[in-house]
Amino acid sequence: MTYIKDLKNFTIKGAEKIFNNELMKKIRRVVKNYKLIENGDVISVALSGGKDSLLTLYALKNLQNEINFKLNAIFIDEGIKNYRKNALKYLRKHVKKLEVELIKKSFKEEFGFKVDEIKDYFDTPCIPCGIFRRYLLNKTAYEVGASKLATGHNLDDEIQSFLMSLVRGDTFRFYKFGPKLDRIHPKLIPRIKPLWEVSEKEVIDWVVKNDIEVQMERCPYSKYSFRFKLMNFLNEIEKIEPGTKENIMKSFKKTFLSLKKKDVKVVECKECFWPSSNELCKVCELKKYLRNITQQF
Ligand SMILES: Nc1ncnc2c1ncn2[C@@H]1O[C@H](COP(=O)(O)OP(=O)(O)OP(=O)(O)O)[C@@H](O)[C@H]1O
Repeated sequence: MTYIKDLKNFTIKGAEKIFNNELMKKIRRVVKNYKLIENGDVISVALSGGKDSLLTLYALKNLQNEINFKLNAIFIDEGIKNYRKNALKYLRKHVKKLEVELIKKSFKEEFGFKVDEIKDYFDTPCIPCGIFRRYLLNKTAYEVGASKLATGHNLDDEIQSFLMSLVRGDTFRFYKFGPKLDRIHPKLIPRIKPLWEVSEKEVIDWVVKNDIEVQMERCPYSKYSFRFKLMNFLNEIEKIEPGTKENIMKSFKKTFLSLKKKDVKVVECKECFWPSSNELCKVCELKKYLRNITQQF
């Protein structure tokens, strides 16, 4: 009996190892092919507490054996009840184990409100949440001297974003796709996506096979987003026509990714002086809107 049990454990352990090696190979390939990380870089990982950004952190820690770069992690608490606080519980253990510095920021401290407090003034909470979070991630990465900001966006996320822009006719956004966004302003930290070719399913497999303790529940507001509907739609199609997601990505790579990036106009916001595509950035625009409507903030 003991022998069979040992053999079973051995097989599972062996399978895990093969899976982890293949996954790392995939991530390494994207990092190398698209020159996401180079010697001397300082990389901040945008660590949400979810599985994707956690895998990103583990993978980059591993890559430090091959490339000479510094690593830290930035966590933003948007102020969503019972959500990010739970995530932080898990994260603390992981960053301690990996010996990575964790920089914590919150909407409340930075902007004076939680998402929960302002959500009713918008069509969906995801609008202010995304705009303020992206701003704070970039600002924090800049302040800690990061040369790049790594996010946990995976293959599924990228396909969803691509289709969202396509459906909305928002072709201007196409320049934002791809595994790396170049520096287009000194205060805009280039973003990289090491999981660009890793599917959502592979990330879930990584969590399960390695017994990773991580927050698996989705944001309670995500069900209101267009992305969520598109995700379910794509998953349904994938069930009927396996390989659909891979094919969308292939088409995307062959067409849009090879297009010459359009010159994007970036100026400094007249109020906060952070990069913006308009005279007034989205963050200042929303703050103004909130001030007018609530007489606060
Ligand atoms: N609160 C946050 N703090 C730091 N980074 C964040 C935060 N929310 C999102 N991000 C970054 O943006 C990426 C995409 O955001 P998304 O909303 O899909 O993440 P998530 O589903 O909460 O978690 P994950 O993608 O890590 O599983 C994340 O992988 C992460 O890198």
